[in-house]
Amino acid sequence: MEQLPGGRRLRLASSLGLGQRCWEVTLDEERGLLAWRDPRPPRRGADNCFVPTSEIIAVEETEQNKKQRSTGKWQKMAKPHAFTECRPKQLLVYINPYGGKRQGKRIYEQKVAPLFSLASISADVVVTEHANHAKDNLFEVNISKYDGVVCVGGDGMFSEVMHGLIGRMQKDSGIDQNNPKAPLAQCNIRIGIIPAGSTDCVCYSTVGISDPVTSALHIIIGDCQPLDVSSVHHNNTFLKYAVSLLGYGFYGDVLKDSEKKRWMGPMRYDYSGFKTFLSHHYYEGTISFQPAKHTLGSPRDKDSCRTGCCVCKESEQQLAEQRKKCGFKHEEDEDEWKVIKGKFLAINVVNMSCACPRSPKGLSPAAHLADGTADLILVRKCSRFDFLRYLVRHTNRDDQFDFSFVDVYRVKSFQFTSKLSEDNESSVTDIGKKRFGQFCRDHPACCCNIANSTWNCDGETLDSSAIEVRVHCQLMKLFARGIEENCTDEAAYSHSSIEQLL
Ligand SMILES: Nc1ncnc2c1ncn2[C@@H]1O[C@H](COP(=O)(O)OP(=O)(O)OP(=O)(O)O)[C@@H](O)[C@H]1O
Ligand SMILES: CCCCCCCCCCCCC/C=C/[C@@H](O)[C@H](CO)NC(=O)CCCCC
Ligand SMILES: [Ca+2]
Repeated sequence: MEQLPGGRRLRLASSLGLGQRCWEVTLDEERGLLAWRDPRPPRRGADNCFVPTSEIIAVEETEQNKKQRSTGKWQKMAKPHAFTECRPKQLLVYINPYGGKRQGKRIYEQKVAPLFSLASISADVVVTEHANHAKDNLFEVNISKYDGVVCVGGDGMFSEVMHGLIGRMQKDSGIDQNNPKAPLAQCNIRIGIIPAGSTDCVCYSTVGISDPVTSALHIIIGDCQPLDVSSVHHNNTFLKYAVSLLGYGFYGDVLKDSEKKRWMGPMRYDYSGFKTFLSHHYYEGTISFQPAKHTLGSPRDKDSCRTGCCVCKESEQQLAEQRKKCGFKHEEDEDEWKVIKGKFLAINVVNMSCACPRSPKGLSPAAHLADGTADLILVRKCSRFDFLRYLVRHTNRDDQFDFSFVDVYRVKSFQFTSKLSEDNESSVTDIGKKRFGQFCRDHPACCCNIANSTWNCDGETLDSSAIEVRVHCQLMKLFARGIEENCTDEAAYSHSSIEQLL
């Protein structure tokens, strides 16, 4: 035991042989750090490493020849979860064997299961047999048995698990999801995402990398990242929840076309993206939204949402105060609505940055994970060349909002009606208009567009073009901690697909 300068703190010190080198190891209980360093006089760039004890996943004794010893002075930890209280012990795992490059099962078995077993976590594993298997199953299982749910797959698989958990929570609390104004019950069981999909936007935007081992470690350590969720309704009917992108126009059309090309795997988005870009359709409609007033941030901020984000913390406090004051009742009904009519190439509503390997800073780089707001991005009708300039800025550091045809707003609720459905409502028998709509759909080179687009809701197509959206602050939680400050974007940019193309 060693006395530190200042005489107050005590720490345990020992030496550890690692390979040919002998390291000095210290356990600083007060700061919660296990540190090891080369005891020889310090050289430039000498290794000096530490790990917070809260992030140690397992302790085992091995001999120098790496064989495990079952008896002796040191024993395997009696309480493997002794480091922190918030670590999961029992998990429910859903694997989509067909997501992305169809590697989900292999990724889980080879990279994740061994780490869970090392950390003494038991897992009940369900390999899904059809779409909605995981979602339906979550309404039936004894959920109280588990400390978390893990999905192995892409954004679509995450969405299924999220719908299962949030839906189950509302059902158990007697809340009607069809009521767009109903305050929803928070979902406290955390979801872990092992990325094995085509875009993996939710994982990338909440962890900073799309890597199964990193995600498995966040689950084991028991990290917790609250997440905003938007509810989407049409005529008092619940349609979907969204956490990443709700996109009409460009991203809706890319998705619709890409669904026919699922056999292409992740490449389908490049194919359909290019095809949709060439078609250059714009859509007319009316947007109404309530600007977010409670939050400190703005979509044009230079700083992004990072681990321990103070903008999100502030929103959490406001949420708690609001709940104290008026229970679960929403206050925003009295707030003003802003209305915009126009012709748009893309209408994107994003709850988070939507960063992914294709776009390392995402659709809205300053969006926050848990501030109770979404960023509404309006890309008005412009030339093909200008739209290309806009898209290319998603892949580099230039500001994608610095265009005269792009507007961005931070909102807490949003509504959209297409011109076509407005016109149809006022004159349902106007067959000429419907015919013209058909004509233009059949001639993609014709940019004057009368037909509707469809909404892309976290990678799934919605049936209705008229929607009503409301952001629910921190409705759910992930096994993640947000993107860490010292995570440089350099690696991500050097891998961005567009940079390889140019
Ligand atoms: N066994 C299964 N057979 C067919 N479809 C499935 C099965 N399990 C899940 N699904 C569905 O597959 C859809 C896509 O899966 P997933 O999100 O994992 O991959 P992806 O679409 O390639 O990736 P991303 O969503 O990141 O673009 C999900 O919406 C899910 O509902
Ligand atoms: C000419 C070169 C221009 C290159 C432009 C690249 C811009 C990439 C932006 C990517 C934004 C992804 C937003 C995430 C959406 C997910 O919820 C959804 C489900 O996984 N993915 C898609 O809809 C898949 C959407 C894929 C779009 C390409
Ligand atoms: Ca948000």
